[in-house]
Amino acid sequence: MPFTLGQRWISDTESELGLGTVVALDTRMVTLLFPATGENRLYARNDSPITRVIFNPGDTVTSHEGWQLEVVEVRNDNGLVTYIGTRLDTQEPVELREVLLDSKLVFSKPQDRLFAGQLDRMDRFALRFRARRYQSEQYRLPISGLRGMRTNLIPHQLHIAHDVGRRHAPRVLLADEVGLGKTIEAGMIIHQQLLAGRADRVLIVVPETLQHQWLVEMLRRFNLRFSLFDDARYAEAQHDSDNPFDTEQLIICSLDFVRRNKQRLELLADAEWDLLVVDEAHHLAWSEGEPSREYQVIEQLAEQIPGVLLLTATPEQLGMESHFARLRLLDSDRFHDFEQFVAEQQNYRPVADAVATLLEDKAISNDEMNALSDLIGEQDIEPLLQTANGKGEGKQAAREELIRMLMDRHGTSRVLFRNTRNGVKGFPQRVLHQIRLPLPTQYQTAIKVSGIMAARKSAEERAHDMLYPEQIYQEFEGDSGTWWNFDPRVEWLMGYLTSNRDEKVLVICAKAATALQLEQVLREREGIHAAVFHEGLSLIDRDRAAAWFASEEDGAQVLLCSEIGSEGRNFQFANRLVMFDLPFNPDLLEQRIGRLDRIGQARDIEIMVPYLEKTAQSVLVRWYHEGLDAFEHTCPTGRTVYDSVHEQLIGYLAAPENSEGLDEFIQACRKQHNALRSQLEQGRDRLLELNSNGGAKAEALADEISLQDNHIELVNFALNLFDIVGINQEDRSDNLIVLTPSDHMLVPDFPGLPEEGCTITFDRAQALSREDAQYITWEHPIIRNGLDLILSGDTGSCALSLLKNKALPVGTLLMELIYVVEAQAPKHLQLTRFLPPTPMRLLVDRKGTNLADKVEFESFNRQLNAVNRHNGSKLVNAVQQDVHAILQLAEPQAAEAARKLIDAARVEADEKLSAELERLQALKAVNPNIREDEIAALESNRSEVLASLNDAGWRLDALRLIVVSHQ
Ligand SMILES: Nc1ncnc2c1ncn2[C@@H]1O[C@H](COP(=O)(O)OP(=O)(O)OP(=O)(O)O)[C@@H](O)[C@H]1O
Repeated sequence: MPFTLGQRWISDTESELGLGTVVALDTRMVTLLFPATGENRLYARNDSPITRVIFNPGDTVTSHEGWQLEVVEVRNDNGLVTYIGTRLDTQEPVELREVLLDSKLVFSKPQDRLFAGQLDRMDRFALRFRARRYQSEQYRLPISGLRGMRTNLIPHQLHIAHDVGRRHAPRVLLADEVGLGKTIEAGMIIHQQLLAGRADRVLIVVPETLQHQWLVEMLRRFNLRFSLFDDARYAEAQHDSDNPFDTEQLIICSLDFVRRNKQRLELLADAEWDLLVVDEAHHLAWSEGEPSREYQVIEQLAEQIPGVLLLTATPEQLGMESHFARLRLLDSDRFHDFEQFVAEQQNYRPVADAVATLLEDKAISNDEMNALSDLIGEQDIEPLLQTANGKGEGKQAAREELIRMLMDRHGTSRVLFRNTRNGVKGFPQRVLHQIRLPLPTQYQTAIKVSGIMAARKSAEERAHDMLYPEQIYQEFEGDSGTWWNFDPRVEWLMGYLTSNRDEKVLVICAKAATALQLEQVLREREGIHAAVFHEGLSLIDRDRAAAWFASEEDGAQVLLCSEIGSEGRNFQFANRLVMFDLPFNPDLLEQRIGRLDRIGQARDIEIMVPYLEKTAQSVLVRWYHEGLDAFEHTCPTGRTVYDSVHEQLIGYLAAPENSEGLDEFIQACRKQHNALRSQLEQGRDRLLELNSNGGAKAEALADEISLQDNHIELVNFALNLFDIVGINQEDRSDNLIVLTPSDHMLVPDFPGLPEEGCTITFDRAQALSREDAQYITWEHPIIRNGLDLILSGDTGSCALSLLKNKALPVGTLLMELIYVVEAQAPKHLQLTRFLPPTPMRLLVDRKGTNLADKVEFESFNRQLNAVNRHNGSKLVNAVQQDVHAILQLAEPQAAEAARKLIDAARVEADEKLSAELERLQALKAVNPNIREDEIAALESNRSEVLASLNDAGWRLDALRLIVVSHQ
């Protein structure tokens, strides 16, 4: 090789050294100094793994002083090169001797890397192309964001998540019945919003007792790492930022934490969240002129934060007004008049009837057509009706379109989702066991005396007292009173527990004191160890108690819970519930049963109610069971009946010994319950149900996602990726693989892979049963980080292969060129919906003919052989001119293909976004649920998207030079 002092060369094997300079020569050896790292290397003059670096006209080079020069001419003086051209910063003509080139040179363009001899292994080139292809496919899939969670594919949940997760700043109330998976739905919505870039900052506000459960669910089911903010964490974060909430993107905190401190609330409201999630939103009480503090703080946040999800299974627990007020938090334009809201609720029947007609596979009568036209008044639906009534292909689609129009235009369907067990199916039975027990004389006396003493108390106060005779007794007896010694419920409970030793039993009572006293009695008298769970315990102790109860080995047989303590918790591994007393409110009763009656419950639920005769509890048990059927079925009418018979009910509870008219009262309640229920079933609930569970479409969605599970292309890709990143893989039985970092990792810390390694599976069922295994999908951080790692760097961007094919002359050259068409735009525009970075593959010969359509990538790749780097560099040098020529011939072809792609994306974006906008504007005329800001956002989104697509461009992302040989 002709070496001259001052020439620039690069090492083929250690490209990280940067650009080297020839600093010494003798007859056999040459010394290169690499100024960027200060290292010297000695090479043999003939046959060393180094490549001469000479740039070409059109390239931009950087001087050691940092300024850049666009090369116009290259002059060679006795083996030393000078670059002549224009300085980019000053536009002055300049000359730059190669010795003065910046030594930190990185070759990022694939063609530069090729000429610098930086050849990648063939499998890396293939991985890069596949990564590009998969990434662009993933962006286009409508189910993106819904595949990666470790959950069963339950259609009604997927339907809600799919609908809400894709909205701009969704503001909805998720009100599925207890235990149907609202937390999971919220998680899926958050996941989609984050993945699509619609949200970056998410705040979750929950009751203190549920903080850890949420933290764990978000991590184990969605790989979302939230930070829990309590007083201590807040104080710590104050050191790091003026606004401590700016220190994390995903935060969980308790409602109490938010409520307690005004200044903190201000900071929280200022922290620019995209999405607020409030669990157990029935705690937000509101009444005219007297909103609760809890309601006010959430209102303050909801005014600032664009997206809001409220979750509650019992939206009417605190009455219709509070329910209305929560809807108003979501959309104050729509929900401004309570009276009107109540009236509307009663008028959903015609809408529900119309939807039901469309769902049935029968002809639509003239009357029904007229009714439909009235309901969708502002738009000509005649053609749709004709198709819906015909026999042709579009019939089903037309019916679905009409249903969508109805749902969109009427009711609360865009803001409120509620699935019920009736609609979801597959839930076990609930069976009530009433255990009637005699009222002990001690209680009789205490109740009598208290009746005399409480003459001045209101009936309501007396009724509340009467619910808990043990407390009345205890008050009279003071600390020496030991009600548990004679209360027959205690004796019964001990008998029940000892005769069901192998069963986990959840015992709920209203007061923490009762739970604590029962714990002591069970332990001391029968040696039964029970975990206790109540609001007086620290959070850690509560979680510990729940974990002890859940543990299969050595776990507690019993969990003794107070009312509020168990809200939102998951105890579906148990199927026996003892209600030591009954709550005063039908929704609280539902919350209690909901601890066991949840997704995942495999057995029928045994509800045991031991009660004392002639007490308020004996009245309540009849009222709930005979009047409302609230034990064995969920009771949607509970709150309304309760509000209308409140006075009478209080009367019976306050004086349980007086049962005159009780039978008739209970019968009247049952009548009211039946009438209301059928009204709801035909009207509001049916409409909500139809909207919320998604029907056949939701099932199709679940099927589509499950087809992607265990996707063979994903498995192959992932294993290849791990190989190339340098992650050790060890197969275990049962579809499990153990990954550990190796000593030769592509990057020292691969994001998502713990230092000690991790176990993974591609199998959803396995992931659900083995919580310790990571569930790998296209959406898992390991895969997403892996794609980013490959595509954001040079890995695989330049390769050389041999094609052994005697049918072609030796030395035939082909170039496989991977261009990427892409648009730069802020993430929130979600341009990737229309134009994700899209690879275009060209396979070009010397004449410029593109053979890509005839020669498919994978089969071609299998025919190719590797070349070692050193020989490769020599080969590249020999054909440099040809390579330049082929690139020039390919360029206009790539440009034309890219333009076509961009034009198609622009047309698609314009059509879709204009249609969305028109639909929303049409809806606004009839359905005040549509908010003005939603329309404004869509409008500006459309114009920004189109502008960004206009600026889209393309570039060469990777190339492979292919040389034909016969050996
Ligand atoms: N798709 C699913 N796959 C697996 N488990 C699920 C799924 N959906 C829900 N679950 C489980 O069912 C239980 C109930 O779900 P979740 O806590 O989300 O219900 P919820 O509606 O929020 O209940 P509550 O009204 O009590 O707050 C939880 O244990 C949850 O992990």
